[in-house]
Amino acid sequence: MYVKICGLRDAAMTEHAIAAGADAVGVVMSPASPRHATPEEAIAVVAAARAAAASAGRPVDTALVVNRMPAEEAARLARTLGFDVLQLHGSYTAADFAAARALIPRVWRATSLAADPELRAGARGEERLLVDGALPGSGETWDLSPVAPERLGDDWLLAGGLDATTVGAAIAAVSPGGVDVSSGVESAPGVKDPERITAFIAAARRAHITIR
Ligand SMILES: O=C(O)c1ccccc1N[C@@H]1O[C@H](COP(=O)(O)O)[C@@H](O)[C@H]1O
Repeated sequence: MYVKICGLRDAAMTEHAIAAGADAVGVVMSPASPRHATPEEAIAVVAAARAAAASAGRPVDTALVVNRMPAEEAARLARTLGFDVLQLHGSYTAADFAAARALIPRVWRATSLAADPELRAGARGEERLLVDGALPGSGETWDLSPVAPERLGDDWLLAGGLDATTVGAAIAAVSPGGVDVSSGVESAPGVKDPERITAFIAAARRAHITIR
């Protein structure tokens, strides 16, 4: 079970997330978000993640997360800041993904079943699909019953309103390849809580072992 902790803005919390077992860390650059990071904060997270991954002896992905930013602009930003992955939330065409992937090969498509009820992995040429609620970064839960995992591939990510108390049931219900969380590991909007991060990762791992 791949676990991504999103909305990080400093080295100490990034190191904590990776020590707790995160496979990926995300930085949000979206001015409307309470987790909006500056370029300097983004660079600090990427550097801390690289060092922590090297100490842990395992790979950790760093993802730049944007909402409705033009795809090429976002890809240039991700490449300049040294991210491994670009996570695009919004409505993007196959041409947008092709243009972005010419600049940074690993581009994920984050969307919702509300926006795309016929959701299918790879339909726009993304590396990976992330299925979220209708309001990214809101912490709002959403109805998982229409999710059709057989159309989403093996490595799709589930997000939207997850926390340590709900992630196990969500994994059991729709069998994602991984989970992503932002609000559910915070004590207040934009304020990450180390204990909630640790509890979330442990709960996701436990659920995965239980359903295997
Ligand atoms: O976290 C944000 O503030 C954010 C802002 C804009 C686009 C995406 C954002 N985060 C992503 O949203 C989902 C779910 O977040 P939450 O756990 O419900 O708060 C997740 O993919 C984050 O990476």
